[in-house]
Amino acid sequence: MSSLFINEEQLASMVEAARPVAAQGTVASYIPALSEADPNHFGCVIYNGSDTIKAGETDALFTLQSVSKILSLALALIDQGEDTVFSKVGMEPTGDPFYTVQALEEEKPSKPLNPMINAGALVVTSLLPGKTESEKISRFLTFIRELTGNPSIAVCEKTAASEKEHADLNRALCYFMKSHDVLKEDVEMILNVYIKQCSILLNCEDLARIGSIIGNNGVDPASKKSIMPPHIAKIVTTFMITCGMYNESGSFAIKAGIPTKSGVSGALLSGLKNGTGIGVYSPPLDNKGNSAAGIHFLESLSNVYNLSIFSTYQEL
Ligand SMILES: NC(=O)CC[C@H](N)C(=O)O
Repeated sequence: MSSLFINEEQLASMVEAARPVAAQGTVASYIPALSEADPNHFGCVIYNGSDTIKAGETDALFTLQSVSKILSLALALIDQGEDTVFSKVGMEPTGDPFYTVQALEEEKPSKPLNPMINAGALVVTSLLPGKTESEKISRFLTFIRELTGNPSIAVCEKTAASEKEHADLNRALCYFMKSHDVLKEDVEMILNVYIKQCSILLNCEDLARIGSIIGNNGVDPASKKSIMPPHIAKIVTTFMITCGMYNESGSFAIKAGIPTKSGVSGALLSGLKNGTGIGVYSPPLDNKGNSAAGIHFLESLSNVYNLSIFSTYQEL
């Protein structure tokens, strides 16, 4: 018998119930390669180290996009420590969209509000281990391969090239921060690493595996190997709750209460505190840039199976 809170048949019916909500969303097109995603794809994998259940189009591959922000944060914290990382990026949520420029001007001295908005994530990328672009991205890829247990994880060069051609806003954020000494490195180098970290290709099972480690205090529930220290898993989980869904994080915390990070590809990575990871993929996005059907699905799942970390009567 499965040790998960839900079986495959129940999961399939929840996926089918959420599927029509995708029609309310729009596939991202500001990075042209993302617009090639099939809007009808909806996949979900749930994994806890011993059992895996799947529903929908779980073979679909997609890019990490902003889901990478929690993972670059974890690696930067492992490499540089909390004091260095949080001297350059704040811990406060924002009601502004992820691409906001305005907040950088308001903070004195200038410092991005948190590592989940693009400005903050770009600073975190500059703190990744390695000096050159190839060192940084290869250290990051090694980390993702460890987290997923999937040695074939790689960058989708086509998506990276497509984002590179439309990266002027992120470039502007970098130059603004460079002029305020928040960012010291070469802007094009940091931008290239950031774009490549966002363009890492994976599937729902990979997301669920990462979620299980984050939810299990940084320990791989299958191998029992520690991949990130518990205090870093805790920081990452906290940011997933407070900032993981951009300026929709508050309502998602109330409605689902599941630590989750989204990306504009339509990816959602969740980690439950008992070491269960959930990977969801559905490309059409709502007006905040989160997967429309994915959000609906996680909210329903949380309500039916009582998964909110804020619930006072949690029984998993
Ligand atoms: N919210 C996202 O997923 C944004 C990621 C994307 N690569 C960007 O910087 O615009």
